[in-house]
Amino acid sequence: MFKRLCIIGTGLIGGSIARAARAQGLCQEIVAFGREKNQPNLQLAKDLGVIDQFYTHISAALDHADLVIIATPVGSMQSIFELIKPYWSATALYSDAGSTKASVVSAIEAVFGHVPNNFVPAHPIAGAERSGVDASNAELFKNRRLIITPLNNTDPQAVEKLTRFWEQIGSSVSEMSVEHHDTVLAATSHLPHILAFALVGLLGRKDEQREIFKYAAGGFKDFTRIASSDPTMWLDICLANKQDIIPLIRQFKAELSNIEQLLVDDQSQQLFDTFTYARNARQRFLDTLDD
Ligand SMILES: NC(=O)c1ccc[n+]([C@@H]2O[C@H](COP(=O)([O-])OP(=O)(O)OC[C@H]3O[C@@H](n4cnc5c(N)ncnc54)[C@H](O)[C@@H]3O)[C@@H](O)[C@H]2O)c1
Ligand SMILES: O=C(O)C(=O)C[C@]1(C(=O)O)C=C[C@@H](O)C=C1
Repeated sequence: MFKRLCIIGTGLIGGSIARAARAQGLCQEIVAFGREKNQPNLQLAKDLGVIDQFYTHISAALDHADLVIIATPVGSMQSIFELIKPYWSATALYSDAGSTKASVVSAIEAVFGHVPNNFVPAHPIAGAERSGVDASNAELFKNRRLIITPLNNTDPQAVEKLTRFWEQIGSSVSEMSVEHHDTVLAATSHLPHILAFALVGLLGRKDEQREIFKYAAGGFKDFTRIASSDPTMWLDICLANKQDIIPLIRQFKAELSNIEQLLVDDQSQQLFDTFTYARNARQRFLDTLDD
């Protein structure tokens, strides 16, 4: 059990971590750090009982904290590490929830000159298209995955402690390298979000957009739900992981061109085979989820 959990970034993810930790009795006290301009949100978090107290001064927020979790957009992490550095405690456990891992590791390296061994990079593979503390919930991480990307010097005891924390709030924890994490997530999370943003953007610019959205049914909603996600968060993710995302966009364009050509050439059998291959691949993927 932790004495004091400090959340930096009390939005969907930070708020959900706080709620889940409280629900499972994993810490005695939960505090948050936020910027002056974010006071109304912090007050809301307190009123909702998500946190016990909030501070706009980092030293007060970190005082006696033995678990610190950073849940701000990945582009802001370096500025957060700069704020924390003067108060870094060798006995506390530090982690984050950022959707990209190489950028977070580079950010902390840029500030400290190395990655402190009590910082454990982590990423919950759970979320929503909504943001802010009012969208947070204690169940968000139940039966979902959490990836830890330890470095060579990361303290195994810190990894063990963080693993237990996430398991107690319902996640199944896996470990992988920072690079592998970013390559996998580019394919399974970053590219799909870009495709949803691109499709809705394309249709939104069409003259007949009212008609298009009026008659949109389940398929369109399923495919585009994630285009309602926060643009700041996704700008940060895309910039942070562009080296993995750009090759995938190129491969996707080739895939689309292939389908376009099959249509132009009336290649029904090949189109059928293309769709069947994808359908079977998705079924194999669903079967692995049941394992
Ligand atoms: N939303 C998801 O589905 C999801 C899933 C997994 C991981 N993540 C990651 O979790 C992190 C948070 O995402 P979220 O969805 O909770 O976003 P959010 O917008 O709901 O919350 C972010 C919070 O951080 C605060 N913040 C932003 N910049 C700050 C700064 N410089 N200093 C202090 N506070 C700051 C905001 O005011 C807000 O309260 C991101 O790194 C994101 O990549 C998101
Ligand atoms: O379910 C959603 O709305 C999400 O976008 C969640 C999702 C994802 O792509 O799966 C989004 C970003 C994260 O880093 C992790 C999870």
